Amino acid sequence: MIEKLLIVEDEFIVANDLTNMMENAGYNVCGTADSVESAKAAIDKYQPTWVLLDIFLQDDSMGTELAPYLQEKGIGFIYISANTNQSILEAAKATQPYGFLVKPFREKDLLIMLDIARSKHETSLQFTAQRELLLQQQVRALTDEQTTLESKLNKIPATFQSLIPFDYLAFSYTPANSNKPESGAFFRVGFNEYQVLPALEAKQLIQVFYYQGSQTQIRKSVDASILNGGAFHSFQAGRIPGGGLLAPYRLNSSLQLLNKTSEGTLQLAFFNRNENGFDHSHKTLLCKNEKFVFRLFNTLSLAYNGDSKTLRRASRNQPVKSVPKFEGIYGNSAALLHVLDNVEMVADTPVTVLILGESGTGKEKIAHNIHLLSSRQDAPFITVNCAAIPADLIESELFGHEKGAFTGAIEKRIGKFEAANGGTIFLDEIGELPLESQVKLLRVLQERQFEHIGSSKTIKVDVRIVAATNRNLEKEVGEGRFRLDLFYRLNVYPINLPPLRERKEDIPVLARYFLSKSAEEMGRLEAPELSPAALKQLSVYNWPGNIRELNHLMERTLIKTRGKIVESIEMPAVTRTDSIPATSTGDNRKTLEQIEAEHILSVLKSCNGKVTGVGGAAEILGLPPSTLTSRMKKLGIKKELYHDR
Ligand SMILES: Nc1ncnc2c1ncn2[C@@H]1O[C@H](COP(=O)(O)OP(=O)(O)OP(=O)(O)O)[C@@H](O)[C@H]1O
Repeated sequence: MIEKLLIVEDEFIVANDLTNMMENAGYNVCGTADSVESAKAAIDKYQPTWVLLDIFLQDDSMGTELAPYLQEKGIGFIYISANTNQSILEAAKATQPYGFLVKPFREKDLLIMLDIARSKHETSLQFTAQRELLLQQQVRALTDEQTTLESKLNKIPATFQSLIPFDYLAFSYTPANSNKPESGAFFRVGFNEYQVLPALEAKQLIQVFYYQGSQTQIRKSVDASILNGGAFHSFQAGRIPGGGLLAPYRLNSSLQLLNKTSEGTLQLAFFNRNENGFDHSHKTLLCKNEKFVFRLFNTLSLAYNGDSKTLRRASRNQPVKSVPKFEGIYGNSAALLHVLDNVEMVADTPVTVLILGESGTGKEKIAHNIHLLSSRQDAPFITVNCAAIPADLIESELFGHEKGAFTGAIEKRIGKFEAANGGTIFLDEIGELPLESQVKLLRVLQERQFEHIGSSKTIKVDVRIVAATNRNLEKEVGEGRFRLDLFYRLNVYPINLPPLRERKEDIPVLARYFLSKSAEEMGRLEAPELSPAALKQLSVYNWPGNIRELNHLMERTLIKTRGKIVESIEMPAVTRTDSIPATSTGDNRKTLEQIEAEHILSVLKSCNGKVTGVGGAAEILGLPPSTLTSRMKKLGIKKELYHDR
């Protein structure tokens, strides 16, 4: 089928060039528009499959304003703009386009992007269908289940979590023959754990976050609205100065639903700690499944007594438990739980996952869990560290070689892709892959086939790909070090792992876990407890080496602690140095890169410039030597800065 494409661009010549380019490539350009209003009219008239969208349009309108309209209609869009202003780029990215091209670009780049956008769109449609089905099945099971009302009620938050990720959910249901709403609220405290909050709290919140407008003004029987980031804060500030009840939950976005039928009125308010917690796909999903959602609350004939449950908090002497369902993952911060929601969602699909995050944040752990939660769990999980293999050996490592294919190939060897057949291949530090190897990898991603070096026989494999990097790949693409087409092939389902300093709530759990793990390894009967002062030390530190650094610090702390309590911790010294190239913010504050550089430098000095091996800086920082050297290079840390001659 020839796909219909609409071009929204206010410069006539550019629109004309784009039209010719796309028509030559076999697309049906159904129209062009130069403003948001004319674009809406064209969308209604032509119902295009794709929209190429400029950001600055006629009449001072912005292409980004069109995004919600397109999302509601399920039309994919790609921004094409000459603007590289960071805040505009960020705002555009937040609208979740299928791609972004900066003018001028090559025709080839646009075609590749559309090709990839198509496969992303298909993936997202599959996800939506999967999520809807899951919701419908869960609602059916809940309404049919012969169990207590309380048990059903407790299952409500988990039922919604897979559809619309939230940290806080409030509901209110008023049967038509009553004017007494039945309300409740749930606050997420663990992966599948929720605290049930008092009905009064839910009632008050619903009153505030009720669909914006009084009940009498609402004509539609189903409606939903989103408040993200700034809009959420100003709405909240106007109605509950200081955040009121919500303040302790540190929420930053909301999605409200109102569903009015002859049987009753249902109001739901979902809240998220993310600034951009909700998008139009969530709203559409909720509205589309409104009957199921309504039925859930209606048939439960709620008799919720509004009691709050006391939170189960891990007491000091309780063994620290990993997050249920996930192997070796500790922590319960909202940021980690959001990551795990994504992992659960994508795990049992064939979709390529790109894990982004600083070194030591747990990327490999997450990749392994994706494998373990997939139907490939019994097949191999093969890790390839793209930074650790010399550039001239990468292809032989990945694809294998025949005997005599090159000097040193004394026997035939299969590569990592073949070894991972049926399972998952984890391409760690993908940002370090040399450009020449990137094109070869692209072919495997597209066709799942390759040849051994020294052979022309094509080998086909069935491998799920998970890649990870601590580099900003978009920047690498911009600077010509990473292929755009490979980036888009890998970036189908990105998962961002936040650094430890942005999820400090995880530190106590992780620290206790590492202490008890090390105690067990060292044959000690009991791990010491962390004093409040020690916990405070851990929480104010910046953790440039993330979880890996915390692990190593806890190992060292255990060795030094004889008693039952760790009173204080010998934290890594962060010394000042003026020799580090400044990437200053322009005021007195240091950038994270400066802090990281200073920290690395101080460790290097403390081990007399030894980078690798026992007692070397890489070991102390808990980083693979290759990662440390690449960080040093990036941060401009030269030998003369840390080595005494
Ligand atoms: N949530 C977690 N709970 C417990 N341990 C964790 C968690 N995340 C990571 N770790 C541990 O922290 C260490 C670093 O994790 P991992 O190797 O997965 O990080 P990474 O981001 O892949 O690092 P790099 O970029 O340097 O390869 C490992 O020992 C891992 O087991």
